[in-house]
Amino acid sequence: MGSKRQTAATVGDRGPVETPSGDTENLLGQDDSTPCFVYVLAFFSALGGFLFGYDTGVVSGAMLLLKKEMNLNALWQELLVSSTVGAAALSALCGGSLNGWLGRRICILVASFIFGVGGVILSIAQDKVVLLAGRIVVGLGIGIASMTVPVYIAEVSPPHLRGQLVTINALFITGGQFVASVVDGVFSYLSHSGWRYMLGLSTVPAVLQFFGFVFLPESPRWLLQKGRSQEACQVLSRIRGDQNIDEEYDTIKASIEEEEREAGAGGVVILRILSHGPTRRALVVGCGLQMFQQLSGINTVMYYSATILQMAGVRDDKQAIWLAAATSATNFVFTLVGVWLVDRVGRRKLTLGSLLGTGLSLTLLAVGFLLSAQNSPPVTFHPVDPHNSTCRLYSSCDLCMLDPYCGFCFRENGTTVSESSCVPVSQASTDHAAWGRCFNNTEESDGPIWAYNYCPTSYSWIVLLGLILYLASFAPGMGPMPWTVNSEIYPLWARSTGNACSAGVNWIFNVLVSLTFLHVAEFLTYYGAFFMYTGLVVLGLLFVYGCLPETKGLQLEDIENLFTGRLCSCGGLSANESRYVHYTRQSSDLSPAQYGAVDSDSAIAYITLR
Ligand SMILES: O[C@H]1[C@H](O)[C@@H](O)[C@H](O)[C@@H](O)[C@H]1O
Repeated sequence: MGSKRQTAATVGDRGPVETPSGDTENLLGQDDSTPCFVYVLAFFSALGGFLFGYDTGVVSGAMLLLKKEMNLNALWQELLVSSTVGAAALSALCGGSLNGWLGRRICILVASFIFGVGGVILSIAQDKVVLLAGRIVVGLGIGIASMTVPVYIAEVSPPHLRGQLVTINALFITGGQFVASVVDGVFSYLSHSGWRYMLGLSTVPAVLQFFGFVFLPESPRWLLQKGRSQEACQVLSRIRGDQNIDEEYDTIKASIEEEEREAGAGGVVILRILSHGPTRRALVVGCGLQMFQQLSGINTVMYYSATILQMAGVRDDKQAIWLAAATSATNFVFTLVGVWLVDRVGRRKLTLGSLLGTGLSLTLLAVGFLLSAQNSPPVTFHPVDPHNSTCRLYSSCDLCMLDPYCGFCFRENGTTVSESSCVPVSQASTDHAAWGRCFNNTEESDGPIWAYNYCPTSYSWIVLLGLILYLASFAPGMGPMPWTVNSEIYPLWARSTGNACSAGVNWIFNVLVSLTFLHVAEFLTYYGAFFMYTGLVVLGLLFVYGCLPETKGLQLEDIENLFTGRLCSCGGLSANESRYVHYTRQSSDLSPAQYGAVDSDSAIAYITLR
């Protein structure tokens, strides 16, 4: 046993104390100062989040160059983007058993190794098939990292900092997306092979993480679960520095023993999760949060930001790339706000506030698109179409742009649109028309303008405002909280599998939303699509209001108590009640036999008595 492991202090007489800010004071009388080592652990683990963000973000800029250099058609472009997300969904789902079997540290090492290999394959790829293989390999890394990193950070963090440290992983995700957009901007000037640098640069953080983790420890909770108590104690001592680790060590050990007693320690984990009330409820909450995160349309908004900016009058490709970097910078900066708020206001309030803001800004986006559509410039003439395409049937830009085969060709004089036509897009590239005035993409200022996928409008400022408000509301709450909450709500035996399922749900809905967006917009129009997202956010708001308990400041081992009641009735213990159960467990007031029998009702009765 480590030298800092002493006899447990009697804490039952103190009870839980909330500071005015709502923070829980350490009941063993330890101060909440944290040794730097836990920050080092969080940093190296969160590099997994950075790679997740970088590899999902970099592809849009790389695609602009790749499609020209490798002559990629729309199908191949789609394949290269969604293969990564699809592979991530698969490996996140499989990552659960890997995590329980090999441990968090090995899984992070495996993920960084895979990221590195993927980066190398991508940077040396000679044809599109190798590129596809590289993108799939990278996706496998992303899936494992996305479910392991938050769990690892949560398990090594002290309760008072856990929210902040896990949320740093989400900050690194958006940071990775931001860096990717800057790298895209820089290398877009290198039209030949610029994509090799864009895609290959991810090897740098991957190698850094790999070598960092060779020296970093395994999660003490996983070690204890595997019966390696000596190592667990050493690791906990190392992570906690000078602090007394007795209470934490005993709590983890007791909770593992209790879990084993309860679960009979056997059977397929997912079936055990589903047949045990509290874990089943936790799984519904975890997967629901991840589903609603994606249904809020974040990736559509990010992806669509370039088009929104084009509507606002940004016509130059390079300028659009840089403004897209500004979009991801906004996402990143507001995630910082989330890191600051999570342990102050708590997960529940942060998520609810974020959803409310997200819903309102989606409404604003939808209204902006609606006004643009209602005032859409008319088609003023129909040139003779050699192939009699559908494009000549449309009477306004709005109708024309919703057809993926057509684009709007016009002249602009100040804010006035003239000489406008709806003509087929070239099959080789969406950058110009198939024929006619907009066939040659001239840079002349008075030349005709080719608008594919957007319409000139004077209401673009509403859409732009909606975009900024959306990111400012989504990024602090709905972006990071699903990851943070999922890393906390499952008991140790269910943690890997629970996180695997919820991360899998996140990736599956990510693919679904991004692949269906253009079709949804075709059927419902853009404003219809954004009104639909608003509706989904309202459902998410009701779900979170009814089902998400507050986990701020609690020991991981006590969070299961919050799910003892019926789902969506907030019937489990409250955070304070749960803390009471925790401290009565530590005190001599209850014998171990009695403590084993503590359930929601008796805990509440006990609390009332006290
Ligand atoms: O939490 C992250 C983050 O919000 C990203 O910006 C988004 O692209 C991901 O899909 C999401 O899981």
